[in-house]
Amino acid sequence: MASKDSIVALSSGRLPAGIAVIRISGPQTRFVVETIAGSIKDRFTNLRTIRAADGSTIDHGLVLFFPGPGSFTGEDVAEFQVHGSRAVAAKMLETITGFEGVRHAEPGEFTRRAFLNGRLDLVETEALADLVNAETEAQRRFAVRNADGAQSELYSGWRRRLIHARAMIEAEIDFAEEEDVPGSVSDAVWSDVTAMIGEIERHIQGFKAAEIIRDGFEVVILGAPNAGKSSLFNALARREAAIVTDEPGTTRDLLEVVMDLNGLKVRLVDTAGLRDAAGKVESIGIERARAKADVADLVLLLEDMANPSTVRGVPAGVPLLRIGTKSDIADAGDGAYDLVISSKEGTGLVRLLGEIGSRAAAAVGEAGDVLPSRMRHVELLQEAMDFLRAALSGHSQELRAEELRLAAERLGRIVGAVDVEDLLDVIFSQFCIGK
Ligand SMILES: Nc1nc2c(ncn2[C@@H]2O[C@H](COP(=O)(O)OP(=O)(O)OP(=O)(O)O)[C@@H](O)[C@H]2O)c(=O)[nH]1
Ligand SMILES: [K+]
Ligand SMILES: [Mg+2]
Repeated sequence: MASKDSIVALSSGRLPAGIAVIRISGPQTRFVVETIAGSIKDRFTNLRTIRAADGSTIDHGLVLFFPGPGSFTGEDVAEFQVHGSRAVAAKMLETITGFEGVRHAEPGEFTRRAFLNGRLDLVETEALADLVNAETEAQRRFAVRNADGAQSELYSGWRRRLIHARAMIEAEIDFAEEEDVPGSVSDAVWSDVTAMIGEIERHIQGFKAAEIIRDGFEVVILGAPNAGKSSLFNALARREAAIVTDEPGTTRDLLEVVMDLNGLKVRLVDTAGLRDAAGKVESIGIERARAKADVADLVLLLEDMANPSTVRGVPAGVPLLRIGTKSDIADAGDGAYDLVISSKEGTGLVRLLGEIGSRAAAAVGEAGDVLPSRMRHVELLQEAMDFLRAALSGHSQELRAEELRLAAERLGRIVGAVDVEDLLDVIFSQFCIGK
């Protein structure tokens, strides 16, 4: 699919910077490059004087030219590496958009062209958005594997198996009109479909891990007022993120800090102390604390060892670490704690971070696991599974074959092998301009 327009954008980050990268894609690319930078060697780094429309020098810089279709977008693409001032970048963009048929790119438009030209499938496109936005090592590893096609290959593999299964069933339907055939072919097909349902089910279960990689492992600090929650929160955040006083009921709202623990995103949440007799504002805070703890990946339940008191409303079914606090002024006595700490003196904090880190690592599973990275994938996988189940329990071979076709179609929608026009705007809006 050839675009008429050529597009240009600043593809590097905030200016000023050492270098700015300006990228152009489309049919006018070669003409623009040769007009403003002279002749260049394809796929080589060319040091050139870059000139404005009036022939004056804009800057000296590097020019790279990638002829289509073997480029990122599948079209002719060029990149200019110039000095990273706002004035140089502005003059470059002004000069290039001054050419007929060249305009500023929309967000994600380079990647959109790459998709439309078959350079990337939809899942790889989503993974590329994740890679551009990756903040932690785990996010980077996860995104780069999928951008390389690991996830797409899984879905395409299932889809190929279903297309084969359907062909076998349809062949058997045609064959059966002539004579009675033993059901051995279809037995093999249906046992493979059964196996595939199990594989898809296990894959869907990995969505939770993918969410934790992307959104972070959520750790909620819970306990009675004055248990030392905010003091621990600040100690782990390494800054005075929450107010600490000796007054019970100091914290009323949820507070959050994001940490990077061994390459994993961890969100730590401080909450209002749980107690029954609380004022209006504090009661709302306590409600929020409980609701947050209900969906936590881990709850740290703090108890002041100098003033132990049990709290009500600790969620059941959420992994819990019982932590005795203020070990500098009290000892554990007969309290059943998993860990004992003093935020004041910093004791026990390294062990606590180690414990959180290993639980977060366990929650995201093995580094090599291929996981569904979007709710969109899970929904289509679930629909595919519904069709597979219906096919397994169906009676008419024709209907069962049709259900296999529908299941394969759902898998095709995930990677964009079948009509997905309605999805494109949503997916490409995740990108910034210049990507
Ligand atoms: N000695 C000692 N005092 C501590 C320690 N941690 C907290 N405190 C004190 O305990 C009091 C309450 O601490 P906070 O961190 O505000 O407790 P909290 O659980 O956040 O309290 P609320 O927000 O009111 O629920 C403050 O006076 C802190 O200085 C500790 O490790 N050792
Ligand atoms: K307090
Ligand atoms: Mg507090």
